[in-house]
Amino acid sequence: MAETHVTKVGIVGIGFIGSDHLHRLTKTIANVDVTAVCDIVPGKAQKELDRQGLTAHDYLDYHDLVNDPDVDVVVCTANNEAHYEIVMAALKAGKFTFCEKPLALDAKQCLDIIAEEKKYGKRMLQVGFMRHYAPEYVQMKQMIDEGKIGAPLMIDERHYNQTQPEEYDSSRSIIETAIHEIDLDHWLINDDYANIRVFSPKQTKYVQNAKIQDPMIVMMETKTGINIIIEVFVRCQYGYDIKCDVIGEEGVLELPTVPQVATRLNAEYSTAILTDWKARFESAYDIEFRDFIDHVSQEESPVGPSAWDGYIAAVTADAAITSLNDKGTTQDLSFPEAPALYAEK
Ligand SMILES: NC(=O)c1ccc[n+]([C@@H]2O[C@H](COP(=O)([O-])OP(=O)(O)OC[C@H]3O[C@@H](n4cnc5c(N)ncnc54)[C@H](O)[C@@H]3O)[C@@H](O)[C@H]2O)c1
Ligand SMILES: O[C@H]1[C@H](O)[C@@H](O)[C@H](O)[C@@H](O)[C@H]1O
Repeated sequence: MAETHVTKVGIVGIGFIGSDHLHRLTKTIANVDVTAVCDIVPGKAQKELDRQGLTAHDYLDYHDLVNDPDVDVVVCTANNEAHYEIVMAALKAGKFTFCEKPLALDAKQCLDIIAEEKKYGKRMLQVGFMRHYAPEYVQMKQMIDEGKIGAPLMIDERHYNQTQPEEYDSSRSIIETAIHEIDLDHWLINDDYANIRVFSPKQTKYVQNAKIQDPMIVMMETKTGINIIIEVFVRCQYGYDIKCDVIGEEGVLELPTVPQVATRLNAEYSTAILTDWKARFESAYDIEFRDFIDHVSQEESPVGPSAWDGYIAAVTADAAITSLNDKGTTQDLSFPEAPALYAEK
């Protein structure tokens, strides 16, 4: 019998999603050994290893992890600010890399990463835009491609978090929250964005500091004139609520939520609303990592969202931040041709 190849993974940043991916890579995805972890906070990664009953080399400095010969593949789940340096180091070390979204803080950093990746003449990196793997979005895209609802005319979306920490500011609402829809929508409807603007409705009383506009409304128009509205509200209080309606000439596609058991009790009928992304997109993360590992374990380039997707999202997000800071003015968008490396196969 042929020997099974085990892919050795190192994870940098053992916070909320790093812990979740650690569990996924050791318990759900086959033929992976998480050989190393790293967190800048001393003891944090080891504590999580202990909690999950795992052993791995625990590094404090990500340079040591990316250069460890016992690490074939780097997974970056550190905070947004650290993505650029960690991804650049991993690429320089010649490692296949998975980076959580956003790829970097802005378009300029994304271009640097692309330049580094291009040196290999093949894709080395995948960005964690996991909604491309969520079965419900995949089905929506297929139905749009098949012309089920005719030409799409509008998209109506909601991205609500129950709450976010006090330091979460407007820029994070765009580059960390709205970035999911910004990345997803042009893929869903096969169109490019022509412009973006960000409106500032009345602030929620749950905003503790002046650094965030919450809620905000992100409006995009595509080249063919499709209008997209994304309500971003990161302290909605009641739950994690993701909505996506695509309105077409013949009908509407509606994103389903994760089914919850309904309760009939005390003259009330109710169903729970999930409170975070872990449960809402669990299957998407699993499928995403299965696909990523399937490819890189064979020394093949990953085929999921690329550094170019990260760049397109960053250009759009940069313009959204400009609009927000400039009283909601419309910011025109234009995108260069994708380099051959990223051209759709
Ligand atoms: N795809 C998704 O749906 C999804 C969901 C959650 C988070 N994320 C992304 O994942 C990233 C992490 O989010 P989180 O909620 O887990 O944050 P977090 O703050 O809980 O975890 C980040 C961890 O990285 C560590 N860290 C920061 N800089 C580091 C460095 N230079 N070297 C080593 N460790 C470092 C921090 O100490 C922390 O433990 C963010 O970029 C976020 O956008 C994506
Ligand atoms: O607003 C949050 C999103 O709803 C999640 O899906 C994650 O991406 C997280 O990082 C964001 O802070």
